[in-house]
Amino acid sequence: MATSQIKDCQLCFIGGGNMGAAIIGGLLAKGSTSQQNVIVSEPWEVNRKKVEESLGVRTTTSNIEAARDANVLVLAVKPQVAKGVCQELAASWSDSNRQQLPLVVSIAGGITLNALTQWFTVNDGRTPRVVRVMPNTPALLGEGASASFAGAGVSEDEKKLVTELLEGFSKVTEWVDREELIDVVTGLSGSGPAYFFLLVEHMVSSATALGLPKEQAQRLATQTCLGAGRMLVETSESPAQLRINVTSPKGTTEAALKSFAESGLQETVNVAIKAAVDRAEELGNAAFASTG
Ligand SMILES: NC(=O)c1ccc[n+]([C@@H]2O[C@H](COP(=O)([O-])OP(=O)(O)OC[C@H]3O[C@@H](n4cnc5c(N)ncnc54)[C@H](O)[C@@H]3O)[C@@H](O)[C@H]2O)c1
Ligand code: PRO
Repeated sequence: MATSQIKDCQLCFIGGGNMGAAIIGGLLAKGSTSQQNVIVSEPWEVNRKKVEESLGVRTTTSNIEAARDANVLVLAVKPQVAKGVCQELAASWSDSNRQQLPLVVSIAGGITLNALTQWFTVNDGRTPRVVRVMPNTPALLGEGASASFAGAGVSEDEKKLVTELLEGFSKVTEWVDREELIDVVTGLSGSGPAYFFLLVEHMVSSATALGLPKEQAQRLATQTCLGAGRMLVETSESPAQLRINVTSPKGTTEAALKSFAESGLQETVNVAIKAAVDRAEELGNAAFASTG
């Protein structure tokens, strides 16, 4: 591909919802790209206005128009609509005899490279190079965690370009060596922020039920999680050691941890993450089999 740095690329986002907007917000905040270099295709007026007003980037309702000059196309739609979007773009590339197809970065949960490659095939047989990426919503703050798997034909330079894109909104960027592992990453860090928020919700409601005012409980729980998260990042201790450091023998934490273990917390987490991984696969299979 002609451009070698993200700041020189025309970036097109197909879908300006939660994740698309979070990625653009992170990239702009870090200065990895500029507003003029981003265009978002978003059919829903509410989200289109939000993207225009909060991020100041160009928007359109036409996927074809958004993709026209793109070097990098980020597919940020729900898995259920991905097929139609890819086929619409491939048909437009067939009609226009576009020479250089964009590098596609798909964040669509569960949608396989095999499906994307088929849907994106242009009538002369060409297909764009595709990288599957699983980011997460802390991207908005430049605190994302993303993992990628590159499809056939993606060059080392293109992988570097994708890494640079991801570093614009992620603190952790990993490449996995088997495509199925993207679904595992989806169950871990893609969906992970929601597990964390749920835990905070439960901690707050427990403390509230025991008499602490909700706002106080919320402030205390939030800072506890932020502080604990920073300890994970900033100390060289393992999560297990950090847990042990909090746990006085025969103390309060030990009582709570014993209760978690007796309730089967590890098994609960195993089952939940497996449910997310299985669902990613199901979404991919359903989208591939769909006629739409
Ligand atoms: N939200 C997350 O935490 C997260 C994390 C990682 C990956 N993902 C993946 O990102 C993708 C988007 O998720 P989201 O949470 O941003 O969903 P979302 O519903 O917030 O955003 C999707 C956007 O696509 C738009 N859209 C619908 N049809 C379209 C079309 N034909 N052309 C262009 N745009 C269209 C919708 O109006 C919506 O604004 C999904 O595939 C999801 O699996 C999401
Ligand atoms: N959000 C998407 C979902 O719930 C994928 C990871 C996070 O399907």
